[in-house]
Amino acid sequence: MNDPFEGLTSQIFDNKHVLEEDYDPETILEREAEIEAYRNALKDVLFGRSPSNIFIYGKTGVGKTAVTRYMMDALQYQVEKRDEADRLHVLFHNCNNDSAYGTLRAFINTLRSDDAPTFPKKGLSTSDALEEFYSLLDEISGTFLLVLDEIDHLAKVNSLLYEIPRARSNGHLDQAKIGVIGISNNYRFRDSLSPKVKGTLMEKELSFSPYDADELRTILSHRAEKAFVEDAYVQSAIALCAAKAAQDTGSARQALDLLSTGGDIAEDNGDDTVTDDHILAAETRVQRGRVRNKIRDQTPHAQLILEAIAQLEESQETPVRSKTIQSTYEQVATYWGTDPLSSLRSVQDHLSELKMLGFLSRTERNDGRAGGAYYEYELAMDADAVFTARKEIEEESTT
Ligand SMILES: Nc1ncnc2c1ncn2[C@@H]1O[C@H](COP(=O)(O)OP(=O)(O)OP(=O)(O)O)[C@@H](O)[C@H]1O
Repeated sequence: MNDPFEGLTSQIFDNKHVLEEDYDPETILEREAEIEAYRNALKDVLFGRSPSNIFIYGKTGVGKTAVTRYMMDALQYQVEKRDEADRLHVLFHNCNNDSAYGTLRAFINTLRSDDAPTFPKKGLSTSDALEEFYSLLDEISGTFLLVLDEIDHLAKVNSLLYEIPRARSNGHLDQAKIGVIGISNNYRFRDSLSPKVKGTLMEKELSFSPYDADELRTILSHRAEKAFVEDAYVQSAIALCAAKAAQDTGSARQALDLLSTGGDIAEDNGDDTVTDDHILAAETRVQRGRVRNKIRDQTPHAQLILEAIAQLEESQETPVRSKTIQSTYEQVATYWGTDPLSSLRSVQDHLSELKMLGFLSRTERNDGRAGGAYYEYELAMDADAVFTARKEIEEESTT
């Protein structure tokens, strides 16, 4: 048999990695004001003073992490150039699903030498972890910046944010200086902190707004030059990605994802140029992927109930009452080889949840004395998207 890959080259991508999530851009574009505010907030580090605590807010994909990494690298570079600045140690941690203890444990393990044992997962308290953490900081000495990404997802965040800023004044730290950089999508995060913490943090706040279409176009154009083979894309395709993402979320991640998926589609079709049509097809593919992920996150029964409503929607039986949904759901569950939930109440609980998550819409009806009040449900998304996603999820689970 001939080698199926023989002679295969990409006519589209020169370096696709440039469009991917883990690529670190060497230049940050369209964030001059934020970089200046960040520089002012960080400058104390260069003068041997204690760093300020800094909180960065902004929606997803607006450059909070990319700008933070860029600023940390630039600061490190300057610190190394200057004699008067203390040595700088930047510690990054993503707080998603983590606790104060887990976060401290991660920092301790990073700071301990390679041959030292790892800090125990269980059996010690957060105070024990803090004590060990402080002693390591003093031993290593210098300035420490703790970058806590998704800080609003950190369990018992108050304990950490209360203790760390007071470490020096309470005599826990003597040699080392420490500052916290918190990153969050949730603008109301500060309101959720205890008054005690708000009083001690004294943080500087930076806010990143969503990108507009012009800003996204600049970011994309710069990346496209590196990512694609010369002349393998038209400028209007870049402008279309920028316009679509600006209209929807203002996220550079979304814009890059559209462009990269458009490139994939062009490549898979054997075309030699990425055009507007590829971007439009990419939009549908990305949206389907999003729906699929959202559905995949639901419990198996919730998924089957959703599929039942999609069937009812397709046969134009919606809006529909929960009793009818239950019997269609029972057929769908049996079809997929699952035992259906037997109580109407459980199905109704799932319906409320699916409504709350935006999968369904619900209308209250009242038949007066004859029937009383009841709810009717219909699908708040495309039925085809639900079928495609469900089929793919079932296929994944059997492979
Ligand atoms: N101004 C910019 N210049 C160049 N690339 C950028 C810029 N802003 C964002 N990006 C790129 O867009 C993607 C998303 O950015 P980033 O991860 O920084 O967003 P974020 O605000 O931290 O999002 P999240 O809250 O979801 O983590 C990354 O690939 C990043 O490199």
